[in-house]
Amino acid sequence: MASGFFISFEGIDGAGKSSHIAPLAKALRAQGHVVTVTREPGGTALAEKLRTLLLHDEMDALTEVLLVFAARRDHLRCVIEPALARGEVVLCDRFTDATFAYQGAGRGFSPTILALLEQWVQAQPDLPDSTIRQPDVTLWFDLPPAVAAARLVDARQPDRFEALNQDFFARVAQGYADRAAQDPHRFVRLDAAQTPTAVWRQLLAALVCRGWLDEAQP
Ligand SMILES: Nc1ncnc2c1ncn2[C@@H]1O[C@H](COP(=O)(O)OP(=O)(O)O)[C@@H](O)[C@H]1O
Ligand SMILES: Cc1cn([C@H]2C[C@H](O)[C@@H](COP(=O)(O)OP(=O)(O)O)O2)c(=O)[nH]c1=O
Repeated sequence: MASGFFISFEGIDGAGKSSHIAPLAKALRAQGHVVTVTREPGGTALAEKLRTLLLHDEMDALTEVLLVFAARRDHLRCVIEPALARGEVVLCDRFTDATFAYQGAGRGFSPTILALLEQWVQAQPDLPDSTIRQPDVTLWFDLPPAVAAARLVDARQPDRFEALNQDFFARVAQGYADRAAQDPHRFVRLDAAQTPTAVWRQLLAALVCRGWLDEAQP
């Protein structure tokens, strides 16, 4: 059985993450991997309830942070860790980098407290001392906020985050850039301003060079 790996998809709203998850799952399955596709906030019955609250109910930044990490804890315990233990590939639409970008950089919430919660919630007794569960690779769809906003105009009804202004998304984009600079081996920056086909090629190249996919792809 192939050993499991964990890939997260990150970027501001409208960067093109969701459009690439199903095609990547299909490509991986075609090459024999068992794939779990999931998302944050969400991924379990409890975490999906918290997602609905987070996306639609007004609350302060601390409440938002606590709900996001509560959802993550349940998701890790019930879905992500069991799938990795079975040797599956986990594709997750957002993970903790989104919390540093949205609640940290976007809302101005303390990165020190976020880092503490990250250590606490993602602690892994099975991993070596002080190692926490993180994605093996984070595909970062990097796109200027103005381009993302233009893409979303006709695409869907905005949720509580998508309705925020360009200044907020400029801070979130910077938050992702800072997080990527802190962990350059985990982050793969994709130029998400390119055509969908060109973005897909960048994404495939990142997996092929890690030996997770064979070269031959449609
Ligand atoms: N490379 C691209 N160029 C132009 N439009 C795109 C591209 N990637 C995605 N889109 C469109 O932009 C919108 C947002 O894409 P989506 O995948 O839902 O983004 P996200 O999941 O990051 O919010 C959708 O209408 C999608 O069809
Ligand atoms: C995971 C996570 C998401 N979010 C926000 C970012 C998004 O605006 C929203 C939902 O993410 P997403 O699933 O990308 O929304 P959609 O399906 O509409 O594309 O939640 C946070 O603020 N913090 C987090 O930790």
